[in-house]
Amino acid sequence: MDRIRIRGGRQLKGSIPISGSKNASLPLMVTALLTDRKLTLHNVPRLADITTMIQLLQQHGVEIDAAPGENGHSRGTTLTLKAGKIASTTAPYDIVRKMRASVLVLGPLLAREREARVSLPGGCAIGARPVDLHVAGLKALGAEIDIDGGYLVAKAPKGLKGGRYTFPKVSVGATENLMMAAALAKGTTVLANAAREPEITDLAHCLQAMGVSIEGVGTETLTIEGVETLKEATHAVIPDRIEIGTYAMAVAMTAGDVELVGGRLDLLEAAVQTLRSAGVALEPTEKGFRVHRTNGALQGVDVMTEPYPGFPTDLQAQMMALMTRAEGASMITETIFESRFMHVPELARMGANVTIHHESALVRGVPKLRGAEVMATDLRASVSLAIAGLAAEGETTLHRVYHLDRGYERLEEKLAACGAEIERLKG
Ligand SMILES: CC(=O)N[C@H]1[C@@H](OP(=O)(O)OP(=O)(O)OC[C@H]2O[C@@H](n3ccc(=O)[nH]c3=O)[C@H](O)[C@@H]2O)O[C@H](CO)[C@@H](O)[C@@H]1O
Ligand SMILES: C=C(OP(=O)(O)O)C(=O)O
Repeated sequence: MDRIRIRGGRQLKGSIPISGSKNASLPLMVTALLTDRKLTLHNVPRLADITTMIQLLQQHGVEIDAAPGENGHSRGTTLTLKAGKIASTTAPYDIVRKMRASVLVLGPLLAREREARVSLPGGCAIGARPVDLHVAGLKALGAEIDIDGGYLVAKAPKGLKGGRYTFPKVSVGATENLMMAAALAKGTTVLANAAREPEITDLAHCLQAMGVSIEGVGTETLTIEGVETLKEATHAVIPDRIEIGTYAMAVAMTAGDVELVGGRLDLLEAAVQTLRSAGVALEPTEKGFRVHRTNGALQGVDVMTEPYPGFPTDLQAQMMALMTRAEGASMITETIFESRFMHVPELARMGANVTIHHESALVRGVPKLRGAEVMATDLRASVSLAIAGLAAEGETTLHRVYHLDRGYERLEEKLAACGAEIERLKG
């Protein structure tokens, strides 16, 4: 298994290109299941999760070509996807267990083929993560769904019908599943208390380009008019707001000065506000924005994760790493996932002072961190340890890098280009 070794203490200086969004790309790729027409996606990042989604879609019968990005999308990949025929309506355990977003095929398969068998994803390090809202929403569109042998077995013998569904809790994945299903359902679907994340808006824009009428994009009520067939379309994936926030925090951690090229402040306003209160300057430039410290030390700030437009849970671990070196204390409250503090004991191994009380962690800034051997438990936990390693005295070795490879494209390369001493140890 690969490891990453970091020698801390270098200030990051230069520029970092921002990749396309992982969490936008995954549902966008799944929309290809809705139609036999070609879908072209620009700016798709090269990541393990994208490879897993390609494997899943290929076994459903989607033909996929990947090519280096064209002008304006020079770093990412351009994917063309065409689902002439659906070869299988089963999403097998072996693929779903690798990536929970696999469950997004449930709605589209059901809408197009009137049946689907999708492995239940099970829990993961950050929480139990049930899929009850995906199921309840699809039932509201007329699906019959049972659980058999660890699989969701879904049928809609007469096809899905538009309906109204109010999410009892905001769910990104369930909103995406329902939006895609509603695109081919007969009549109008109203989704209330829907998620408003930029990835949802990106999915809505792509579905609109495919000929689906969607009202209320960017709000908590989406009204979707189902169509019989979708059109060929081309769509460019939005920049990855979590990658943007992660690098902004890494730069702040090292008191560096970096331009995030392709970075968009409007995608993460809550995190931008929090960083500014902590003493980090984020200034728009022609190509993105510049990050540096306003003057001197970081200040402790309180953070609570919330659905968009609140502070994203996917930046909580990175923000905690940053706060370990701030002056004063910071209270970090995680409201989305019940066990997303797995990075705390690892940060403590590097000298961080963090105490957990139920869903909150009290971080008291320390004058220095020391490098250590640390273990990644999930994607964002792993990058938080890398951020801590960049500012720690001595050497940090990060184990279980496969978590990091799910969501960060060329991380070592991007950081090394800004002066970090970082290398991947193979095998
Ligand atoms: C691939 C992808 O885009 N992943 C993101 C997506 O995950 P994902 O779509 O899985 O997250 P959700 O928004 O669905 O989850 C939010 C909360 O709702 C709960 N829940 C969800 C569905 C359900 O049927 N029942 C239920 O109880 C979850 O356990 C969690 O506590 O949004 C999360 C919240 O912003 C992010 O952290 C993930 O990075
Ligand atoms: C939690 C994440 O991804 P997933 O939902 O695929 O586990 C993430 O991107 O931080």
